[in-house]
Amino acid sequence: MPRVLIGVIGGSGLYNIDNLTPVTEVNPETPWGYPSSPITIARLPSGAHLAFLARHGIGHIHSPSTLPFRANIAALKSLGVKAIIAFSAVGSLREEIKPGDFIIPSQIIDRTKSVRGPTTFFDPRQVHVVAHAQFGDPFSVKLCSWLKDKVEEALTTCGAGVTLHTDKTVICMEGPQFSTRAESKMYRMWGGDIINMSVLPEAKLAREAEIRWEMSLLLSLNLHDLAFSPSYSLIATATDYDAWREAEETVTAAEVFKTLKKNADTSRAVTAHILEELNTIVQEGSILSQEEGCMRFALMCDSSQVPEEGRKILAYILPNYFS
Ligand SMILES: CSC[C@H]1O[C@H](OP(=O)(O)O)[C@H](O)[C@@H]1O
Ligand SMILES: Nc1ncnc2[nH]cnc12
Repeated sequence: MPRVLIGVIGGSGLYNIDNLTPVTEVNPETPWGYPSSPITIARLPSGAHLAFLARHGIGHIHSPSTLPFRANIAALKSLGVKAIIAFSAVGSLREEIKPGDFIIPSQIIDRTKSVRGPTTFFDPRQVHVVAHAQFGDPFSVKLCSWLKDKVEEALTTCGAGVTLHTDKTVICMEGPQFSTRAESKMYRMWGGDIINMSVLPEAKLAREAEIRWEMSLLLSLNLHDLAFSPSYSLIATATDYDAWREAEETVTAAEVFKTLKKNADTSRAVTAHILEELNTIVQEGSILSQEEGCMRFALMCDSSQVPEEGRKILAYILPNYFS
């Protein structure tokens, strides 16, 4: 198995990265079951490898409310992935964010409705560990900041007419139905800029699993003072204007499909453009190295008190604390 540092999660429309060279497929069974689909290990021109996972499975078989989110993140972590770039098709809640545009959000508002099953690796019914992960900055601040320039550069090269928007807020709603006009307008008043159904609990689980840069600063530092930002970032691609525009029809799946293919083609080109360099900096762990152990201070209980069964399960994603 080649060394894999970068994971790419493809959203609606992005079910493969066939512009890169596939090397093998893996389908790890995790303590939370199997991922949405087998994971493709692909080779970049430099020889570096990445892992690609289709969030909804091949053929879009998983709905956003029943995705195996925990298995997806755990499977990527088990392959050695330290940074995840997740793609998502989103509705736009702002006039200036046009279908076809790319967005790197920095905040999330959770409108999922607790119907998704456990949204944590610390499910009290499975492991007897209480943990409260820091989530004020739900995406990796450093990774997003690096991505801004790189995605912009990639879009100039390959995405004629596509604008990149940054520092936006994504509303994550419960599907499978789209929003009403009243909800869509309310999300705008709340400060929402884009809307999807699948960034949560994915982003929360990536945080709990400490998907993060190679670490160089260790325990000699005062970890409490450091700003933790594990490395999960979303590249959202707009497909529609949701339901807030008075004079327009509200969003339909057919409208979303119209832009999906073009957005997926551009996403593949962006991936190919940015991942070579991303792999290098993650490997070096130099300029962007971050502080180790964001979950260390999230754990409320003494890990030595955790029953053997729970330790075994959590060691799958957090071997530093539980093996
Ligand atoms: C196909 S429209 C709704 C669907 O599209 C988005 O999926 P993804 O985030 O995986 O690209 C949205 O979140 C919904 O799941
Ligand atoms: N309008 C919308 N609402 C929720 N998820 C979406 N994904 C794409 N468009 C969407």
